[in-house]
Amino acid sequence: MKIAIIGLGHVGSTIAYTLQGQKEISDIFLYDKQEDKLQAEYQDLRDGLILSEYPEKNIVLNDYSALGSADILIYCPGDIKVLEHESDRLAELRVTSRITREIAPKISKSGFSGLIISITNPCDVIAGYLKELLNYPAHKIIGSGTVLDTNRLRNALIDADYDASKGMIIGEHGETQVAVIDLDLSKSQKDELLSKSRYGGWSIFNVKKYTAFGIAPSVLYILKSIWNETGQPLPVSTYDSKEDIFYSYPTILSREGVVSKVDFPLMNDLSYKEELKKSIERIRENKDTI
Ligand SMILES: NC(=O)c1ccc[n+]([C@@H]2O[C@H](COP(=O)([O-])OP(=O)(O)OC[C@H]3O[C@@H](n4cnc5c(N)ncnc54)[C@H](O)[C@@H]3O)[C@@H](O)[C@H]2O)c1
Repeated sequence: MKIAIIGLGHVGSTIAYTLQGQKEISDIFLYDKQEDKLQAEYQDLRDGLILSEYPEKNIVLNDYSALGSADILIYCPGDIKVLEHESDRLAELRVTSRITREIAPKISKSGFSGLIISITNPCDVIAGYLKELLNYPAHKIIGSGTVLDTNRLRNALIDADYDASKGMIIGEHGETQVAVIDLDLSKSQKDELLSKSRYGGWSIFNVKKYTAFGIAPSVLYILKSIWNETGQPLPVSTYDSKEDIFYSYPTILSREGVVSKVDFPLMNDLSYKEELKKSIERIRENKDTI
């Protein structure tokens, strides 16, 4: 499998570190506008790769002509420092939408036609913006969405001595995310669990000024689901043609991309339906600011 990563910041470099030892990966194409940083990350990666069970990897730096042959592009450029001054996701959108306008023509020109796993925030909006700018088939774009938020919810469930498998986050990777919890809990108990996933990222960010260790294995998890075609539904952000928007919902993936969104009985609950609708509207409002 040939993997490309655009944006070798905290997230991209941690993803490269997480993926480089994988047996199935033969080639890794890395891209960043900061040449010296890219070179340094490459050297640091190689210094560990030599001890891996599968050290023979073809690693290519900043060569967009190589991108055309990649199977999967992991999209994570940005400028996380923006959030040190403004905690508003729209401030980040102003920067990441500009970066995406810069990078999209390079992706198009490379002839890349594989799957895109999009991470850059606001995740749902940027996944949709990539579709638009690249004029790309929607089923080939997968936002990492609420996989990470679901991990956070599941940790909260474990901490409260509940069954972790009973919860999932859907909707926006952001403030309006919806916690679907299949346990007999009161609204305030559910809200407390939801707040752990909704604000979990911020509590890490406020101290570290970035997050990376949660998203990198989440990307590996998505990648494995694609490559091994596990058929297990993951809460990734994918396109809904009726809504004309990307948002997270349990989705089955394959090497061709999105196979189908999967309905589940709890979604018949009107309150979840209503919350999801609000979440979709928020993504749309954010999208409309571009
Ligand atoms: N979806 C999620 O669950 C999730 C989790 C964590 C972080 N994120 C997001 O991921 C993004 C990256 O976060 P980070 O901490 O790595 O940021 P960062 O600022 O550390 O790194 C971003 C990198 O992108 C590079 N870059 C910027 N413009 C570029 C361009 N035109 N071409 C190539 N490279 C370019 C920068 O040089 C930098 O190295 C942010 O939007 C962040 O909010 C998403």
